[in-house]
Amino acid sequence: MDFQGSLFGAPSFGTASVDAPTFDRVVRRELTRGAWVDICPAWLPEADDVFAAMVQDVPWRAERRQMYDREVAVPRLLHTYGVGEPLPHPALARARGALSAHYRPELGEPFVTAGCCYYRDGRDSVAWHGDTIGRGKTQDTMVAIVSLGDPRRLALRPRIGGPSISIEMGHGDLLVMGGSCQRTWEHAVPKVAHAGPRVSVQFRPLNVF
Ligand SMILES: O=C(O)CCC(=O)C(=O)O
Ligand SMILES: [Fe+2]
Repeated sequence: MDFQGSLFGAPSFGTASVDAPTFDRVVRRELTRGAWVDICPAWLPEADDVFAAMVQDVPWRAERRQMYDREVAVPRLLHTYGVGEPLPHPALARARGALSAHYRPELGEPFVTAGCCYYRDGRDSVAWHGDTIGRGKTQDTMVAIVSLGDPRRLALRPRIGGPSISIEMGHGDLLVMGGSCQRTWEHAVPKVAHAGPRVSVQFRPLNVF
């Protein structure tokens, strides 16, 4: 921490004193059919602060959706930061910048949106899906997830069938789904008997949802 930064408790933009996320510990796991995941434990600097700020400051909304003849609550809280909208903590802006720079040669474009999910306890979850509302349905793309708070399992399975794999996402961990992952694989965060709060931040390129 730089002297001024610690003195005023303010983030010191543009100085070398703030931890920049790095990629030397990232490990790639190739899945089938051109899908892959990159994984790096304890990747995000200032994860404790970011988690606390997000729980408190993000304007979380509860969604409802139609399920057959009833309307049910979506079992997690949501908020999306769109293109150009300020993120709730400077460490997240730095993380997005670092991800954009690191993956640019492969991705060809920056990460521009941040979808946020708040899993309040083990009953909150997301069912099997791919992020295929936008271009992920037809094109290779990337979704970079930063996980905060209690660990939860991200399960992945091939769309054509076959065994699922599961990756634990802990506090500050990075998980990037890449290649054909959104259209040839599905992912889920299953319910568990016991879990404390978890926040997930998903950085996506333009028109990937
Ligand atoms: O909670 C996560 O990390 C995954 C969330 C997710 O897959 C989504 O919102 O599309
Ligand atoms: Fe997803």
